[in-house]
Amino acid sequence: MKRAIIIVLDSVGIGELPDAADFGDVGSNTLVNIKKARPETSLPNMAALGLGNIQGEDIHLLGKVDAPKGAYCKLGEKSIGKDTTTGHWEIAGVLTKEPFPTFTETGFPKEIMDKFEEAIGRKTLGNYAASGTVIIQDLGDEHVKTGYPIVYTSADSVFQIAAHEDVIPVDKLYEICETARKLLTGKYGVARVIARPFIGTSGNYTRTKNRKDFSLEPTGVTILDLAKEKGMNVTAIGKIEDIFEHRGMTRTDHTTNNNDGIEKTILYTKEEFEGILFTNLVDTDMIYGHRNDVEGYAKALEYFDSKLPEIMDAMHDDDILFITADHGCDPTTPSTDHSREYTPLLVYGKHVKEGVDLGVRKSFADIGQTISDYLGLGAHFEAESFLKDILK
Ligand SMILES: O=P(O)(O)O[C@H]1O[C@H](CO)[C@@H](O)[C@H]1O
Ligand SMILES: [Mn+2]
Ligand SMILES: [Mn+2]
Repeated sequence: MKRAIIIVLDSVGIGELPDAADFGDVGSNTLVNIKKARPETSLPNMAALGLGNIQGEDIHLLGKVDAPKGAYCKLGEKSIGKDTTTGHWEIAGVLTKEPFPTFTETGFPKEIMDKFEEAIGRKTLGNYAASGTVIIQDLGDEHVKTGYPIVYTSADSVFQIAAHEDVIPVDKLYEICETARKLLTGKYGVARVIARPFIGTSGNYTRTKNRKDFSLEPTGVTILDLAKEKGMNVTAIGKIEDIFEHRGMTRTDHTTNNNDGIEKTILYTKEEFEGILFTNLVDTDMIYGHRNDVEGYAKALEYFDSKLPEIMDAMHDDDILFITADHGCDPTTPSTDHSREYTPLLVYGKHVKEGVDLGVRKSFADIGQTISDYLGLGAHFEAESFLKDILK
């Protein structure tokens, strides 16, 4: 039974895209700069598949091998954007040509904030671009005193709402986010509204695992939709279900950290089914990339790498594994936001030819088109399948 297993290592970019200057990201190279900043970083299992053989300056530092066990390449992002939603949708075949609106410099206009405050029956605090861990320290006391939720954004297309769990219970916060989601359409149609609950006391506020994302539905048909329509199993692990607004999946498992996400990937891979297993491993982005934590980022990569043989061992004969990313988030640059980067792709399976260099590709959607062709989903994305190049 044919199956595609996609693992997105969130934010693991591999070098600036030609238009990186338009995004303020010249010089970003998440993987290579981590390796340079922390030379002991060792990813032998990804290197064995061909990670260090990917074309590009200094990529060989990641460990070039003589006989890669996988097919490999780097992929450009054809969509205009560098956020999680845009990246994942493109992997699944949907391009975003009209970028999601951002409110980084200005915050959200009064017009929309007035409507939002009226709808939720409370005023709000903040409404500027900030780091989530910083803004809850800065505005947490006032929030606890007034009960007004904290609204903030970033360089991403996000409307984030932070609230103390004792002040606004998590379910109520989710309801507030639903209200925001309904209002934020058209020119205010941000990619995601995100609930950011926290706990603790003054000076010591910390976020909980009850974060929840409220996305938009994909603007086109994805490989997930097509596989589900064909009666196949589509298992989504981690925040995949949020990113696709729950569309095109038959089973979801909302793991909230990499360890759990990896264990569940192994567990479901061992099962017998036809279709797609789609995992997002978020820690590299959420915990380390956005916090410019090079050490943490490198260790999270090393941990994934150490578990990769188990994932590969769990695979069945007709499985093809795709390890890739959705954008960059270089922790060595001053920016704590995403970066406009190529993403790496490693392809592995019993039917996959070893050592095929798939070059430098134009779109993440080449993955979606290849999976469509492999599973017979009949998609015609704006992309180029590399199935014939990799099949033995
Ligand atoms: O600073 P925190 O709250 O972690 O937010 C980060 O996480 C958001 C969504 O992944 C990004 O847009 C960035 O703003
Ligand atoms: Mn992401
Ligand atoms: Mn992010």
